[in-house]
Amino acid sequence: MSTLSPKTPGWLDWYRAPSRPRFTLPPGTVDTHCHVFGPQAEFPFAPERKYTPCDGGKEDLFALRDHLGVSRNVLVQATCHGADNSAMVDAVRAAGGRARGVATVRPDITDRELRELHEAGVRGVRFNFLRRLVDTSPKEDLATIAARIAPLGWHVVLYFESADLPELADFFGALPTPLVIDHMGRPDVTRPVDGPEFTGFLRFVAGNDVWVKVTCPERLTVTGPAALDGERHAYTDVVPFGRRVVEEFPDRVLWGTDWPHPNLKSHMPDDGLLVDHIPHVAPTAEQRRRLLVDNPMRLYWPEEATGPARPARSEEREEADEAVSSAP
Ligand SMILES: O=C(O)c1cc(C(=O)O)oc(=O)c1
Repeated sequence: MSTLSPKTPGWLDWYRAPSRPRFTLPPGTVDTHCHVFGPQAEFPFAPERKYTPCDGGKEDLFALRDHLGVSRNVLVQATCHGADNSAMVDAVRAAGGRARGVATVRPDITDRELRELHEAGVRGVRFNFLRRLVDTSPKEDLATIAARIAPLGWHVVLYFESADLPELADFFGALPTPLVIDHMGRPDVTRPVDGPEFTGFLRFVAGNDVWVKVTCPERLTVTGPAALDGERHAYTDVVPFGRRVVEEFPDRVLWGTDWPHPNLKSHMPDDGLLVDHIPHVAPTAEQRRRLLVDNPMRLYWPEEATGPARPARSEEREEADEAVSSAP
């Protein structure tokens, strides 16, 4: 019997008794960013991982989904499982059509393995550029992977630090698939929302085939307050960034919980209060319908999507460019 690895010191477990959200999610809401961790005894973590989490298996995820009033999930491969997608795929299969997956693959993956992932419900791959999470991200390998998955109609999910976007933007822009950016590109929320850094990010989104996850205020916040102890106006320092993205790209934004919240050491949010954060970044019912239902359905379940068709790229780009250039 193999011995289980202990958690990384300082690791905070996910919140065991989330409050019931006061904000009622619209029917059909998709949580487009969540993970499963193990359970380790069944799905060992990857030897090359940078952290060892607590367990956060599919039953716990499905219980949270039902508690919050979420309809579907998109399970994003967590780095602690490396390129072994078996825990994620097992959870997607167990969800019986109510989940999709985003995998991590190596360039030598076979066509057959890709087809199996597709059949299981995988619709994208994740490229990770955070040095605290992965050793290397060789661009040649990533370009090879992107070329392999493009014919399947998949997209590439990108996780990077905002400071690295200028160096990475040309590479991203040349990828042959739609792109989905994790956690709003990790803005430094102590800088102005109208400053050069976030404006550069918005321009990148405007000029490319990009979707943005308006996720992880708990990770981006500096001054809070945290989504704990009944706080329904949490993370006010992150709100202007989320709101800006929702306003400028209403049909290209996605929401998610990020459960079980890897690598949080300052505090662990109450997931019910994270749901109550949504109306602060998407104040109108129309914005929320797109963010929570129409957009994720178009990206992950296009065969079922009923929302309004997406405008032609050129039309949308012009509108977005105008919006960004007219920013104060
Ligand atoms: O910021 C993080 O630490 C983090 C890590 C992972 C992962 O390890 O996959 O995923 C995320 O979405 C965020």
